[in-house]
Amino acid sequence: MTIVLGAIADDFTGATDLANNLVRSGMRCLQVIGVPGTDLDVSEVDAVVVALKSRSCPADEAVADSLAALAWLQAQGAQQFFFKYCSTFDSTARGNIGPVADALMERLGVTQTVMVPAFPVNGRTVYQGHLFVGDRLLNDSGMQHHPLTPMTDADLVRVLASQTPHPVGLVPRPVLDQGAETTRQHLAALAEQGVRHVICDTLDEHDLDVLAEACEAMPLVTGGSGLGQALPDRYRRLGWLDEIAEPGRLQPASGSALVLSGSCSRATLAQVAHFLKRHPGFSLDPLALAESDAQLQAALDFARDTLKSGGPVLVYASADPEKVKAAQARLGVERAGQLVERALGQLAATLVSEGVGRLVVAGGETSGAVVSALKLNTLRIGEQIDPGVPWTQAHLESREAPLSLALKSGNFGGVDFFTRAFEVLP
Ligand SMILES: Nc1ncnc2c1ncn2[C@@H]1O[C@H](COP(=O)(O)OP(=O)(O)OP(=O)(O)O)[C@@H](O)[C@H]1O
Ligand SMILES: O=C(O)[C@@H](O)C(=O)CO
Repeated sequence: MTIVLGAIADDFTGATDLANNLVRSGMRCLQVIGVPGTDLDVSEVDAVVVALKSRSCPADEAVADSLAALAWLQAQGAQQFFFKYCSTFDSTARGNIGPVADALMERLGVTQTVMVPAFPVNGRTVYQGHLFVGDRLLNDSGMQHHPLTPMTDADLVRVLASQTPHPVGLVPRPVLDQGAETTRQHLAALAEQGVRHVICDTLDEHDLDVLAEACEAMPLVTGGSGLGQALPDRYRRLGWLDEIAEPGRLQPASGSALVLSGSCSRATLAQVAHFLKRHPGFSLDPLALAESDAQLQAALDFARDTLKSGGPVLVYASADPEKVKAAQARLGVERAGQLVERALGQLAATLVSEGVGRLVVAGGETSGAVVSALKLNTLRIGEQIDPGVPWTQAHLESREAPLSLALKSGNFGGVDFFTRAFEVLP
């Protein structure tokens, strides 16, 4: 058995988001953490999403990790490859979207790919190459304050052009409006001009369907999880998939309930405030973490004590842009982030070993740190809590029952996400 789709995601919440949409569109999908060994059995799945932590690391590391993931997915016989990045096109000054896309294209020997970050159900749309979050341009959406990948330009053609030596083109909405064949012709005309990367306007699900059809023959597609919603139907029409798979059911959850948040996005800040009105929480400060381990120990004591009642309890470093900037000015951007990620990872490892069995993590980098600290290998996808965020389950050597885990992208989820997540968990 070979897989149909092999995906490489540049962070862990993004990987879960894509896997969730593939499952909800009827594919059997497994999420793996990092590049797996040769012994992983994928005979029961149609798609594998390899979760990397390659969004904000140096570009050459991101390229090396992505190529390793590609080689593994090629060995599983994938018929199409998907490079998943954020629906808000999160990039550092050097990439990593451009360098990784270039490297994957070169390795696959392809001369063109599409760039489809939109996720309309979560308000991410693209028009005239400009990315909107709800009714705001990207650079006015809160993403301009992101601690690691501040997005200060909504013009994706311009953003991508600064990350690749190759020309960047656009599929504008009027072309999409005329259907998949016209879109394919437009892409072919751009290819003749040497345009390798094509940013695609997308306003709604219908546009995603047109794009999925227009790029069905492309070995590599790139984008957000919205495109993942549309691809499985194409695969069924092409005869690559036989049927609509029912999403698998997770085992009943057990253990106490913990939320760890390192996301400083607007949505997360509102979710933290909402949670704290109802349940206990402990705030971490990178400046204190830099001084000694005293605050980490205090957080651990607090969590242990409050978890006696089963939780939920929240430990968070989430802070408003002024506080984040102040910490970064003192510690440097990288160190501030690392201190928080290390602390939340250590808390997760300790508290899960002591009985936490239901864990929500907010933030992609944060999720990467927590999942790595827990040494998880694979995640099974379960019930969706909010668009883009499902419950997942993972097996740990130290626990008989599986760990129920939700990895929430920074800007996803309703204001009551941290409390409702536990209510919808079977
Ligand atoms: N108070 C703080 N000061 C400085 N940095 C912080 C603070 N709190 C969290 N961070 C760092 O900010 C970064 C937030 O990134 P993360 O990817 O976890 O969240 P996000 O970007 O909102 O989520 P996503 O990538 O899913 O959209 C992390 O590296 C985290 O350690
Ligand atoms: O696409 C998104 O917005 C999310 O899946 C994500 O990548 C957040 O890190």
